[in-house]
Amino acid sequence: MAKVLVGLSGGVDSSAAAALLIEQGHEVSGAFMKNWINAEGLPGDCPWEQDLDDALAVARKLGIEFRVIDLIDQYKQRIVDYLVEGYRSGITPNPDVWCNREMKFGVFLDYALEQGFERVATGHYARRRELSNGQAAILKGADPNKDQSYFLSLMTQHQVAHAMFPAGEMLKPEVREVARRHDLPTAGKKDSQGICFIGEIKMRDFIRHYIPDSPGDIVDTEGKVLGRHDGLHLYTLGQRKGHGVASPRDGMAYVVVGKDLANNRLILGWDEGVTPGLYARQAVIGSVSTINEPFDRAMRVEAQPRYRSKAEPCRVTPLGDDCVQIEFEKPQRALAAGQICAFYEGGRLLGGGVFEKIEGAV
Ligand SMILES: Nc1ncnc2c1ncn2[C@@H]1O[C@H](COP(=O)(O)OP(=O)(O)OP(=O)(O)O)[C@@H](O)[C@H]1O
Repeated sequence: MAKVLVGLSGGVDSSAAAALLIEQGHEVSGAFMKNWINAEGLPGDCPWEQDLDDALAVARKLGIEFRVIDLIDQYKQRIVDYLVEGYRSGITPNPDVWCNREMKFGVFLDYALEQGFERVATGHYARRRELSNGQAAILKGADPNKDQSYFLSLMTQHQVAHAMFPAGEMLKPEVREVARRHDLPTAGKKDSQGICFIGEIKMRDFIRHYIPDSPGDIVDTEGKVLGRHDGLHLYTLGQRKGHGVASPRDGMAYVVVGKDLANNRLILGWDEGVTPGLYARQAVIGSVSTINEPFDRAMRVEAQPRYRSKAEPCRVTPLGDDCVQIEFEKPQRALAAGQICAFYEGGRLLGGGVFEKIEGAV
């Protein structure tokens, strides 16, 4: 049995995770991380105070010790600055993945170990297993609709070794049932939306708070002007909604297929395979980290370029220390610099990295 610090977000998954750990006989404490306060006058509703109340109520109901940990400065340095810098430079950052590596299993895990805890638990839908060589591995969550292993793809062996994901062994309805069985006040709470810690604030409003609009033309792939945009940083490759250009073709939408940074032009094309720039087969992935064995030779694995996409077969070839080239068997839609690529072998998460260069456009 272990001494465990569980991250209580005020949501149902982490509440149930805490209850499960107690049932399993672990010595459990709960902690709410204060990572973000709506102190900068951001527009939108940031319900962190409600979440903190809910986390406290859950801890009381379960009869466990509860702490509030102020990580606002680290969050600003490690996540907000990365996010703003990423958007400023025109890439598509993924704060949720970095949050797990830098905050929950970074600063928060360090704190927990210092305080004498052996493990940090979260409500993530992923499964942790011990391998025969003594290492810890991550498998996809038992609920295929809820699997969150993609968000854990930049975790290191040290981090996984000290992690626990009790909710990941169950289907979502079973997790709610655990919360109900323990009469937890979060049992019926709806799932949170929006990015990690920024709560319900819309990403667009968040970005606008830091980066001024920079309007320019929207053009098609031939250069014909279709409309105006508010700033290239507000758009992502493959984006279908929000660019404001209606399609004159029945059943065929305009999507973002490129950004002409030099001329501040947003390029739209048809959402189909033949549109230049929309589909690509190869990419260079940087900042690669692996959980178990390194990518030290060419190998066949599956790569998942986005949270809600499928892991697709590809070949990985090492290029340097933390850099690999990948070649998908089939061209993939809207690969974008900054996005996270998670690597799998069957149901096991191998690691992840950041799309740096997209090549082999078709
Ligand atoms: N502010 C926080 N304080 C402590 N732990 C947190 C906090 N935010 C998230 N976590 C932990 O990280 C896990 C995943 O976070 P995410 O924001 O994806 O929540 P979720 O999947 O909606 O889960 P939940 O229902 O527990 O909120 C949570 O289950 C929780 O254990």
